[in-house]
Amino acid sequence: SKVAELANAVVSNADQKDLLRMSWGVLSVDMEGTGLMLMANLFKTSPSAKGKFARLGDVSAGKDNSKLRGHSITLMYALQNFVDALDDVERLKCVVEKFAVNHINRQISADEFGEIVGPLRQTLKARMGNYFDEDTVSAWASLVAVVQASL
Ligand code: HEM
Repeated sequence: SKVAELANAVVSNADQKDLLRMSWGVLSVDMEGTGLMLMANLFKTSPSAKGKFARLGDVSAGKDNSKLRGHSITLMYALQNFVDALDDVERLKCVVEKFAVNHINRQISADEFGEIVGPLRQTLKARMGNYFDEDTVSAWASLVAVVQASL
Protein backbone atom coordinates (compact mmCIF):
# COMPACT_ATOMS: atom_id res chain seq x y z
CA SER A 1 0.00 0.00 0.00
CA LYS A 2 0.93 3.65 -0.37
CA VAL A 3 1.00 4.06 3.45
CA ALA A 4 3.43 1.14 3.79
CA GLU A 5 5.62 2.49 1.00
CA LEU A 6 5.83 6.01 2.49
CA ALA A 7 6.26 4.70 6.04
CA ASN A 8 9.15 2.53 4.83
CA ALA A 9 10.78 5.51 3.15
CA VAL A 10 10.65 7.51 6.41
CA VAL A 11 11.98 4.66 8.56
CA SER A 12 14.86 3.96 6.14
CA ASN A 13 16.06 7.56 5.85
CA ALA A 14 18.58 8.06 8.66
CA ASP A 15 19.35 11.69 7.77
CA GLN A 16 15.68 12.61 7.78
CA LYS A 17 15.14 10.87 11.10
CA ASP A 18 18.02 12.86 12.62
CA LEU A 19 16.38 16.08 11.44
CA LEU A 20 13.00 15.00 12.81
CA ARG A 21 14.44 14.07 16.20
CA MET A 22 16.61 17.16 16.49
CA SER A 23 13.80 19.52 15.57
CA TRP A 24 11.33 17.65 17.78
CA GLY A 25 13.76 18.14 20.65
CA VAL A 26 13.37 21.89 20.13
CA LEU A 27 9.60 21.90 19.48
CA SER A 28 8.85 19.69 22.47
CA VAL A 29 10.61 21.90 25.03
CA ASP A 30 7.30 23.76 25.29
CA MET A 31 4.62 21.27 24.21
CA GLU A 32 1.71 23.57 24.97
CA GLY A 33 3.21 26.75 23.55
CA THR A 34 4.35 25.03 20.37
CA GLY A 35 0.94 23.38 19.91
CA LEU A 36 -0.81 26.74 20.32
CA MET A 37 1.63 28.33 17.86
CA LEU A 38 1.04 25.57 15.31
CA MET A 39 -2.74 25.93 15.57
CA ALA A 40 -2.56 29.74 15.34
CA ASN A 41 -0.42 29.40 12.21
CA LEU A 42 -2.91 26.92 10.73
CA PHE A 43 -5.85 29.27 11.35
CA LYS A 44 -3.90 32.20 9.86
CA THR A 45 -2.90 30.41 6.65
CA SER A 46 -5.95 28.20 6.11
CA PRO A 47 -9.43 29.69 6.62
CA SER A 48 -10.97 26.42 5.40
CA ALA A 49 -9.22 24.50 8.17
CA LYS A 50 -10.58 27.06 10.65
CA GLY A 51 -14.10 26.10 9.61
CA LYS A 52 -13.45 22.47 10.61
CA PHE A 53 -12.65 23.48 14.18
CA ALA A 54 -16.02 25.11 14.95
CA ARG A 55 -16.24 23.10 18.19
CA LEU A 56 -13.34 25.08 19.61
CA GLY A 57 -15.26 28.38 19.40
CA ASP A 58 -13.34 31.66 19.27
CA VAL A 59 -9.80 30.55 18.48
CA SER A 60 -8.47 34.12 18.45
CA ALA A 61 -8.41 33.95 22.27
CA GLY A 62 -5.37 31.61 22.09
CA LYS A 63 -4.41 30.03 25.40
CA ASP A 64 -7.42 31.61 27.12
CA ASN A 65 -9.68 29.37 25.04
CA SER A 66 -9.57 26.16 27.09
CA LYS A 67 -10.88 24.02 24.21
CA LEU A 68 -8.16 25.27 21.89
CA ARG A 69 -5.63 24.81 24.68
CA GLY A 70 -6.70 21.19 25.23
CA HIS A 71 -6.55 20.48 21.51
CA SER A 72 -3.11 22.06 21.17
CA ILE A 73 -1.65 19.98 23.99
CA THR A 74 -3.08 16.66 22.76
CA LEU A 75 -2.02 17.38 19.16
CA MET A 76 1.59 17.63 20.35
CA TYR A 77 1.38 14.31 22.17
CA ALA A 78 0.04 12.82 18.93
CA LEU A 79 3.16 14.04 17.15
CA GLN A 80 5.27 12.48 19.91
CA ASN A 81 3.80 9.09 18.91
CA PHE A 82 5.12 9.53 15.36
CA VAL A 83 8.59 10.54 16.53
CA ASP A 84 8.70 7.55 18.90
CA ALA A 85 7.88 5.18 15.99
CA LEU A 86 10.58 6.27 13.53
CA ASP A 87 12.64 3.09 13.84
CA ASP A 88 9.80 0.61 13.44
CA VAL A 89 7.67 0.63 10.31
CA GLU A 90 4.85 -1.49 11.75
CA ARG A 91 4.64 0.82 14.75
CA LEU A 92 4.65 3.92 12.52
CA LYS A 93 1.88 2.48 10.34
CA CYS A 94 -0.35 1.59 13.28
CA VAL A 95 -0.09 5.00 14.95
CA VAL A 96 -0.63 6.75 11.61
CA GLU A 97 -3.74 4.67 11.01
CA LYS A 98 -5.03 5.43 14.47
CA PHE A 99 -4.80 9.20 13.86
CA ALA A 100 -6.22 8.78 10.37
CA VAL A 101 -9.46 7.46 11.89
CA ASN A 102 -9.89 10.61 14.02
CA HIS A 103 -9.60 12.72 10.86
CA ILE A 104 -11.66 10.52 8.54
CA ASN A 105 -14.46 10.82 11.11
CA ARG A 106 -14.17 14.62 10.78
CA GLN A 107 -14.10 14.48 6.98
CA ILE A 108 -10.59 15.88 6.67
CA SER A 109 -9.23 15.07 3.20
CA ALA A 110 -5.59 14.29 2.41
CA ASP A 111 -5.25 17.76 0.83
CA GLU A 112 -6.71 19.46 3.88
CA PHE A 113 -4.43 17.48 6.18
CA GLY A 114 -1.47 18.57 4.04
CA GLU A 115 -2.30 22.19 4.88
CA ILE A 116 -0.42 21.63 8.14
CA VAL A 117 2.97 21.71 6.37
CA GLY A 118 3.09 25.50 5.86
CA PRO A 119 2.13 26.21 9.50
CA LEU A 120 4.65 23.58 10.62
CA ARG A 121 7.33 25.32 8.57
CA GLN A 122 6.52 28.66 10.25
CA THR A 123 6.57 27.02 13.67
CA LEU A 124 9.94 25.35 13.00
CA LYS A 125 11.32 28.66 11.80
CA ALA A 126 10.16 30.50 14.91
CA ARG A 127 11.43 27.84 17.30
CA MET A 128 14.74 26.83 15.65
CA GLY A 129 16.18 30.20 14.70
CA ASN A 130 19.60 29.70 13.09
CA TYR A 131 19.15 25.93 13.11
CA PHE A 132 16.11 26.14 10.82
CA ASP A 133 16.50 24.74 7.31
CA GLU A 134 14.31 23.50 4.47
CA ASP A 135 15.58 19.91 4.82
CA THR A 136 13.91 19.82 8.22
CA VAL A 137 10.66 21.01 6.67
CA SER A 138 10.95 18.26 4.01
CA ALA A 139 11.49 15.66 6.70
CA TRP A 140 8.27 16.72 8.44
CA ALA A 141 6.44 16.83 5.10
CA SER A 142 7.49 13.19 4.51
CA LEU A 143 5.97 12.21 7.83
CA VAL A 144 2.78 14.18 7.12
CA ALA A 145 2.62 12.41 3.72
CA VAL A 146 2.32 9.05 5.47
CA VAL A 147 -0.81 10.29 7.25
CA GLN A 148 -2.14 11.83 4.04
CA ALA A 149 -1.82 8.46 2.29
CA SER A 150 -4.06 6.94 4.94
CA LEU A 151 -6.87 9.52 4.47
C1 HEM B 1 0.30 17.57 12.54
C2 HEM B 1 -0.85 17.21 12.06
C3 HEM B 1 -2.02 16.85 12.93
C4 HEM B 1 -2.06 16.10 14.06
C5 HEM B 1 -0.90 15.42 14.77
C6 HEM B 1 -3.43 16.08 14.50
C7 HEM B 1 -3.88 15.44 15.65
C8 HEM B 1 -5.15 15.48 16.12
C9 HEM B 1 -5.61 14.89 17.35
C10 HEM B 1 -4.73 14.13 18.34
C11 HEM B 1 -6.93 15.13 17.46
C12 HEM B 1 -7.85 14.70 18.59
C13 HEM B 1 -8.43 13.37 18.22
C14 HEM B 1 -9.90 13.27 18.53
O1 HEM B 1 -10.44 14.10 19.29
O2 HEM B 1 -10.56 12.38 17.98
C15 HEM B 1 -7.33 15.87 16.29
C16 HEM B 1 -8.62 16.32 16.06
C17 HEM B 1 -8.97 17.06 14.97
N1 HEM B 1 -8.19 17.38 13.89
FE1 HEM B 1 -6.24 17.03 13.70
N2 HEM B 1 -4.20 16.79 13.62
C18 HEM B 1 -3.38 17.29 12.66
C19 HEM B 1 -3.77 18.05 11.57
C20 HEM B 1 -5.04 18.44 11.28
C21 HEM B 1 -5.43 19.27 10.17
C22 HEM B 1 -4.47 19.84 9.14
C23 HEM B 1 -6.77 19.44 10.24
C24 HEM B 1 -7.71 20.22 9.36
C25 HEM B 1 -7.43 20.77 8.22
C26 HEM B 1 -7.23 18.72 11.40
C27 HEM B 1 -8.53 18.65 11.84
C28 HEM B 1 -8.94 18.13 13.02
C29 HEM B 1 -10.29 18.31 13.58
C30 HEM B 1 -11.41 19.11 12.95
C31 HEM B 1 -10.29 17.66 14.81
C32 HEM B 1 -11.42 17.62 15.83
C33 HEM B 1 -11.22 18.80 16.78
C34 HEM B 1 -12.21 18.81 17.91
O3 HEM B 1 -13.36 19.18 17.67
O4 HEM B 1 -11.85 18.43 19.02
N3 HEM B 1 -6.15 18.13 12.01
N4 HEM B 1 -6.23 16.07 15.49
